[in-house]
Amino acid sequence: MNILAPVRRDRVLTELPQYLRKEAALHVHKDFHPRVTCACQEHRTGTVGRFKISKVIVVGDLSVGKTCLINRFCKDTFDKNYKATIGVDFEMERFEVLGVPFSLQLWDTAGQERFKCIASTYYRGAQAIIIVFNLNDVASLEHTKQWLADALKENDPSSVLLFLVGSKKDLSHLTLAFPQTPAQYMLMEKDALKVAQEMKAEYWAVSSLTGENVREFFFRVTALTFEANVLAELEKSGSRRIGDVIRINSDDSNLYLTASKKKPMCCP
Ligand SMILES: Nc1nc2c(ncn2[C@@H]2O[C@H](COP(=O)(O)OP(=O)(O)OP(=O)(O)O)[C@@H](O)[C@H]2O)c(=O)[nH]1
Ligand SMILES: [Mg+2]
Repeated sequence: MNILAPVRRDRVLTELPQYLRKEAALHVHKDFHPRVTCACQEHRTGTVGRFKISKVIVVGDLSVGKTCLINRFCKDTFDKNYKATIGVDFEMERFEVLGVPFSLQLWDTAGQERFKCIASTYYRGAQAIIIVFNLNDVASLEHTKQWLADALKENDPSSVLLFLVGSKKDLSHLTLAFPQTPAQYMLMEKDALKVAQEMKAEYWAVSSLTGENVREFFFRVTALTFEANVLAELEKSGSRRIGDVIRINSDDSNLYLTASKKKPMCCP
């Protein structure tokens, strides 16, 4: 008996959502890896789609907007009052990707120093790490490297997907109330793109207040995590061939190359 309610219609992904900035994308392919598409069509996704839940951790300085980001996506709410996260919190989100059920566990961690030690005990086993900084606070961008280093101590750097997210994009528009000029914003974004490239992370800029890019960003996280999981499953089950590429956060100009030379419609 299936006790789970059907996946919400707005959580169904039939195509690969695209990156925000080409120069800081995990990969720039238009479609899912052909082997992934094929495995989904043939219901050969192994544990993905059955009981597997992928863990995503969200880290970054206090008050950069981690909780608001998760709440905007999961609950479509926004709270203008700051309530510090104590330790950790998590939300479950269920998706359907290429017809396959896929669940993400989004771990919202505390940025405050005094709770960091509790929060870091939950870093282990992440498939994706989202490092958030405030687009209007250069110090929070500088601190992202330390957040990443701490998160990677508990995870396998070669397989985890990284996302660098600039928050509070709405504050960077030029109005009387806002602190940044467009030139300052562009400078900040330039620095952030550089940091993202150094980390081999995909860069996003979002606003949880307006909702700008929030859904697009989480769909991209979901899709890339799903894709990496299915490729790993195929690898594990031995159905992949030597020469296929599975690391999608590496220098991947040849990604999909081997696959595209194979039969276009389906895999062996
Ligand atoms: N204008 C604007 N304010 C935001 C945005 N996102 C968050 N905020 C505000 O920033 C403050 C902190 O947001 P939180 O989401 O609680 O920050 P956090 O990163 O979870 O903080 P910790 O839990 O202490 O680590 C709150 O007052 C939010 O209303 C945004 O996109 N735009
Ligand atoms: Mg929080």
